[in-house]
Amino acid sequence: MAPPLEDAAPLQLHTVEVDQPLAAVNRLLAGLHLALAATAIAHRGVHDIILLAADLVLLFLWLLSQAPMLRPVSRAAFPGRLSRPALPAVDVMVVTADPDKEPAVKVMNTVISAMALDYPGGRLTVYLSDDAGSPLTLLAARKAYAFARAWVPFCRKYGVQCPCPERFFAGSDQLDGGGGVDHHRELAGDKIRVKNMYETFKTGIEEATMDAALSGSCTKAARHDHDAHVEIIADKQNSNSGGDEDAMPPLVYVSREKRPAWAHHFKAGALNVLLRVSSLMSNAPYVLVLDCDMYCNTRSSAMEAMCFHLDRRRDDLAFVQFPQMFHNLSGNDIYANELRSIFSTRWKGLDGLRGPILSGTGFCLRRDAVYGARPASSRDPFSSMEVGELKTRFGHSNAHVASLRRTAGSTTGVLPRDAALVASCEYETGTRWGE
Ligand SMILES: O=c1ccn([C@@H]2O[C@H](COP(=O)(O)OP(=O)(O)O[C@H]3O[C@H](CO)[C@@H](O)[C@H](O)[C@H]3O)[C@@H](O)[C@H]2O)c(=O)[nH]1
Ligand SMILES: [Mn+2]
Repeated sequence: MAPPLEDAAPLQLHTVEVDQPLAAVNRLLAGLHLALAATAIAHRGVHDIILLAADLVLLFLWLLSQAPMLRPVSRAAFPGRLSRPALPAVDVMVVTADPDKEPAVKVMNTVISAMALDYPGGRLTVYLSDDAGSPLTLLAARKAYAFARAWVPFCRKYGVQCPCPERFFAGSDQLDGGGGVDHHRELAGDKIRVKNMYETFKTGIEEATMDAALSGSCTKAARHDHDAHVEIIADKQNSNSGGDEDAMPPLVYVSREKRPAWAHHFKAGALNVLLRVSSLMSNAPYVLVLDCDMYCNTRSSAMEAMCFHLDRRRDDLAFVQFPQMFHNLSGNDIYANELRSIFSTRWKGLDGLRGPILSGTGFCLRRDAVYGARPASSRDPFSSMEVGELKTRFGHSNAHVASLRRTAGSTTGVLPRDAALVASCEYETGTRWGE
């Protein structure tokens, strides 16, 4: 007899399967390689002991490199099985550093795609770190927020898959046309309207890029010598306190303080500042990191990451790493820029062992893991620690220390008092931050 519904095991949020055909091919190739290498070494004999030693060392290194080839796995996530009201908050962190090499339209496509993720609006906040402190990037961020006010509802209404507007308008996303002729007509009209808004947004940014006053103020020297600037770009009445599914995710622009005499630690330094600034506002327990030249391929990415993080069968998962894909590569690419051997072969194999390493972008991390909590610690790992000890580890911002003891906060339109403090050059000095 089938068990009553309330006793049934909860539906699995994700599954994992060994990719048997790939494993078989890899094992066959490894066997062949080993046999050929052994034959070659045996054929050469022990005439030259140094050559033999070199061959054996190389063979040993090759053997080590085979581990990720033996058990490649594939994973599937089922975001539809998640309970939306129970989803924890997510902070998306986008980092940019150079307004010349990283064009504002591309950076803003990353920002807008993060804002359009399929996630309850009240539990998603997007942070943009601008290491150059460029007025152009700040202006572009404000324009991106204004465009997102049309783009995000459009994506939600028609179930858009690709959240990146540039690729959406260039691609063939299947939209939910609904049943009726009227709905189809409405969709077609809305698509043209939003596309026109996107073109206007792009033209606006391109014109700003030409504006000598804007780009002229961001000299090479100024990029390495500027105050911290944090700005919350959000609707006035829109407070991100968790309840509202349809709310627009706020966008927070962060340019940390930079001085020539202080090491800024590049992207890692920028992410450290974003962790602290976000802790004063949304303080989401999960953090999704994107380089400014990346975007999520599907709007369900954050939900898919949650299928792994919310799996109660394990409590030692620190991060979910998404593979990278590259568009617009030359058809004659001879340098393997697609990185297929890494993401399609080796990382699937590492996943079958103990999991791939962090690639630096496209990962969803547990905030307390990066703060140094033990894997199986309680949901509130810092509650038993003295305030003095917390300050030694995390610095002297009371608001940041308080954030360690509560899981999520809220983003109002008001800038927290410590925002500039935690984004300052010397904040980590004398602390054990990062140990
Ligand atoms: O001082 C800095 C330097 C870089 N960045 C940002 O960090 C990201 C990565 O920098 P990038 O120069 O694009 O590095 P890549 O050569 O692309 O190498 C990357 O390769 C991986 C992805 O392909 C990333 O995840 C790694 O972190 C990174 O080193 C970009 O968004 C930059 O804007 C900063 O915020 N501050
Ligand atoms: Mn890059």
